[in-house]
Amino acid sequence: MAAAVESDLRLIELPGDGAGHVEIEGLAAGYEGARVLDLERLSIRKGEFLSILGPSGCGKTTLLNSIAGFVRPTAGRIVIDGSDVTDRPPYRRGLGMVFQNYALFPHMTVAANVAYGLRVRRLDRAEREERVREALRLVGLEGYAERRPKQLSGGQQQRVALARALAIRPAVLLLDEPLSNLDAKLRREMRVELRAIQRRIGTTMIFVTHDQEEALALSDRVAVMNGGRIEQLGTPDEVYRRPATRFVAQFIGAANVLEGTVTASGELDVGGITVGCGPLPVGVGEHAVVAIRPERIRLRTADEPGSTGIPDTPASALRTTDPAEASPNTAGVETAGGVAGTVGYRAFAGDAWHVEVRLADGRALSVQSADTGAGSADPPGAGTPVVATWDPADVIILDAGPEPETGAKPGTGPEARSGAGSEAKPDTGPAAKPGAEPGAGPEVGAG
Ligand SMILES: Nc1ncnc2c1ncn2[C@@H]1O[C@H](COP(=O)(O)OP(=O)(O)OP(=O)(O)O)[C@@H](O)[C@H]1O
Repeated sequence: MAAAVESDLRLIELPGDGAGHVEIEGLAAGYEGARVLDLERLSIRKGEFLSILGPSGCGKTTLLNSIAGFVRPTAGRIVIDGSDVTDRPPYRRGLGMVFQNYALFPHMTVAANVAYGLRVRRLDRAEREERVREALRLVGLEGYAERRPKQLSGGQQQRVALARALAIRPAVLLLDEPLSNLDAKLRREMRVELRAIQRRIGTTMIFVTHDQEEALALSDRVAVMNGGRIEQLGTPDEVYRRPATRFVAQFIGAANVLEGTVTASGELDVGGITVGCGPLPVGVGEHAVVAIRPERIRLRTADEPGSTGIPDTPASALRTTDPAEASPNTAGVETAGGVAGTVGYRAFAGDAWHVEVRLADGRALSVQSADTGAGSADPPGAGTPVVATWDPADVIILDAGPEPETGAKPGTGPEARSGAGSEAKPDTGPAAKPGAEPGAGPEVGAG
């Protein structure tokens, strides 16, 4: 398919000047009186790939369906390229849509499926055939035009759905978990292809997913949603490296969250351990919350420093509150230059090891150790005494705020959850979305 992307395509003309700019203001939506969406403002640029990322039930689909016109907002406006479309029906918004379950007509050929929206729009036959041919070439399915959907793999069916949506040349394409039904390998391949197509044609894409890896890999920007609101909007790099809230830190990737009190020396006292954090934005004696990514923590065996082959950081991140009294404390047995614990378990994940380090008070640290090749040693096994260290520069300072709805309590173990996971959500099918049957949605509408 990559070759097709590189080829000289004419089908998907770039949208006209300014086409594809979406402005959302003060948007509220809900069901049976219960508000599930509350957005102050969201501006999506022309040609942008924006992912809407969040846990199940946070309102992603409601937001997408509000943009599409399937859900009627209770307040606010949606403006596409300067036109207020809030009260327009789906087929008059000039949008395309791709669903998780492909929503293809099983009795029609691939070509007929792709042409469907063009027929509804009454394009003449020659124009239809030309657009279908080129759309199929764009998604790498030339030669499949006469097949039926059931003669195609899942990935191929999803490409047909994409071709169908693109054939009408929408200024904005909405994608609702379109890769969720594909296996992990195909899903990764399709990601690359989807991004390549998007770059090639310049269509604004709004992509709903609960898979953080997918959002990071695909997007220009990611809107991280929680409880109907956007908690952070930023580039993949920003939301990962500088999460604005505890929720974002724990939902995107994994994070060991530590809460404590700021000491006179400007560090953080976490249950008797002093964590070197760099400058903290709160005063002495005040409460602060910080996060440390598992891949930023290094381990060495307690008795033989450096002997595991696992790289160690400078011994500066952690020390006892009073170095003169390097005695056991409530959080763990302190040693110079790190915090001591015992490996609870280690799990091999192909490119890395996941290690849980249990401290004396039951607190758990999640550590990720990259497998760097044939020469690299495995991390210590369960029951091994270890010392964990990290560089203060790698400590993420989070604003102390309310407990995240889905977050675990800090210091109790599974706070270093990996983020969104990648299981496919149950397939609700297009019938579960009002007006989302094939052909009824915006992808076949007159723009
Ligand atoms: N048709 C409906 N009637 C009543 N409540 C609904 C309806 N659709 C969604 N909800 C509720 O609205 C909230 C947001 O749902 P929405 O489908 O937008 O979430 P989501 O983030 O897309 O979740 P998922 O990832 O599981 O699809 C949820 O609490 C859900 O139960």
